[in-house]
Amino acid sequence: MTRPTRIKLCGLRRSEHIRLAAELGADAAGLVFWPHSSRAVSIDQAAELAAAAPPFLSLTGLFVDPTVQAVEAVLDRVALDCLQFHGNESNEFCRQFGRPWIKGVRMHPEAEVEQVLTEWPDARGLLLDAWHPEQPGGTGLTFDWQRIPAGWRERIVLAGGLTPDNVGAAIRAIRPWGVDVSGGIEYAGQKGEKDSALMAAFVAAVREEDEKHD
Ligand SMILES: O=C(O)c1ccccc1N[C@@H]1O[C@H](COP(=O)(O)O)[C@@H](O)[C@H]1O
Repeated sequence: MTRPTRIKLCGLRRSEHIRLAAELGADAAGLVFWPHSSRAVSIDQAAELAAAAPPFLSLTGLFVDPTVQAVEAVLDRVALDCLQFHGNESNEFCRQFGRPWIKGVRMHPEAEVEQVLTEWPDARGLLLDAWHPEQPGGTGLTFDWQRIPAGWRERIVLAGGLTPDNVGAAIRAIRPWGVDVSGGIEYAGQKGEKDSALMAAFVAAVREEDEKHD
């Protein structure tokens, strides 16, 4: 049997969606702490969401160029299992909190990908997202998956514009360790509003593709 593709559903803001993510068999749920996102949650909201999380669902906190104090304020109140840094944070910055962390990497069209991926040696994994000149992530855009070097694919969480319709092709193309989605599980035109049916369809599409590789 081949390994299952790990799944992170990001930008959850309702307790029922945290429980649904676990019931569907997702591995991780992402909470956004970047205040400029329409998916952002306050520390109070996040503490409530964490209280709704069943065992073994990995709660991941997403930050974009936060201060140390901002991360610590969240960690004091919210039982996060993993941190996700999605800005210009260095390896040294990310590692100082003593928690497992992943680094969001935006795939600039001119980046020397193989070189860029070596910049965060202590990350548990690298989450690759589409590059946008004005937004740090969560844009709903895809990028050319073939730019991901073959030798790195086991460490990669693929993100950027994934949906129930294209995630199977993405898995087939590069067999990443995991996949991550936000906009692709939201109601059309309603950024931040998760659709339970799309959450279920996304997880089902990943599992359907996985079964083809057994
Ligand atoms: O979701 C956000 O608001 C966000 C803001 C700033 C940086 C990253 C953000 N989200 C991350 O981007 C991926 C891809 O999003 P999408 O599926 O293309 O909408 C998302 O899963 C988060 O990890």
